[in-house]
Amino acid sequence: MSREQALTKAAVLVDALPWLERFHGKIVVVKYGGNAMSSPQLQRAFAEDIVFLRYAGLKPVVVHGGGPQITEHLNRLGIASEFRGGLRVTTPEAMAVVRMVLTGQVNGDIVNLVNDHGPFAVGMSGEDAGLLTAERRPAIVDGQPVDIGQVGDIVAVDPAAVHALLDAGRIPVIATVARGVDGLSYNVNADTAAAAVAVGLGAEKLVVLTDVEGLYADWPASTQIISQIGVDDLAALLPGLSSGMVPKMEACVRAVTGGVRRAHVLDGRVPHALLLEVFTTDGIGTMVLPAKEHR
Ligand SMILES: Nc1ncnc2c1ncn2[C@@H]1O[C@H](COP(=O)(O)OP(=O)(O)O)[C@@H](O)[C@H]1O
Ligand SMILES: CC(=O)N[C@@H](CCC(=O)OP(=O)(O)O)C(=O)O
Repeated sequence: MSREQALTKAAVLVDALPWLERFHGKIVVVKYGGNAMSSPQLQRAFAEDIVFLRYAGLKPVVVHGGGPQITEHLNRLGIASEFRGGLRVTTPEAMAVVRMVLTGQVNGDIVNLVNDHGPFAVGMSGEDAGLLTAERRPAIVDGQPVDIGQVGDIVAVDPAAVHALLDAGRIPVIATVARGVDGLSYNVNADTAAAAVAVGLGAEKLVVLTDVEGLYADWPASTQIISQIGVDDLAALLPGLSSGMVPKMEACVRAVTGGVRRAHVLDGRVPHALLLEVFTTDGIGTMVLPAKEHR
């Protein structure tokens, strides 16, 4: 290694020091979603980042979706997928598939990826140990509530089992199926669930990985990224946002309003986006912070 290369590498490591100090022992909830899971290389980089956080002394918790995988499986069974207001219409028949794909397939795949590095990851679903309790929610279409079946919103989080795993040095990997107050299983949007988990655990950060650089100011007319925004300003923008960004930004608002210090939306197509966000001064993507801290 040349002296110049050595200095550059050392500078990268030293840049991480204040963040290592600040986040030591802190809980970071990472939402890993359908489109950020797209290639084996990105999946491996994601697993490396999660294990890196754990070895660096943080407490990562993974909350995952799997919308594309659910749709693929439903297609194979000849069941059409329909979305209303960004949420999947979930009949009892579809719910059985959602539960099987999220808890049986996607959860196991992520657990395996992380465990290539050691016996850290433990898979669980929101139904385990009373972690997530949901209430049936309608979709809002043209301002009107529409019933979409077994789709829930989280009304209670019991974080005890997750804390126990974290205290034992494990990395919880959570599938977003919840138990309803009526005892049925509920399909919960993974962004929404990740925010509820972050608030319930008292996390320092919520990081949502997606397939764009972050929140664009005037999408689709421009791709000028908003790098920082106060939660009040974001809440005011929510009604004007379209499609996939809505649950993500609602999740950020909920998390920060619920006491999580920072919420981020990052480009999951960039390898190691998570490490860059946590350990570099500039960060990447869109950061949402409490109104009083936003200048
Ligand atoms: N203001 C905006 N800024 C960025 N992306 C936006 C915006 N409004 C809508 N989008 C859309 O939201 C999509 C991300 O949501 P989605 O596809 O549901 O992500 P994921 O599969 O990662 O959960 C982007 O690919 C983009 O098409
Ligand atoms: C109610 C609802 O729409 N649930 C989602 C749950 C999975 C999810 O959110 O996955 P991504 O994060 O990969 O989109 C669904 O059935 O697709």
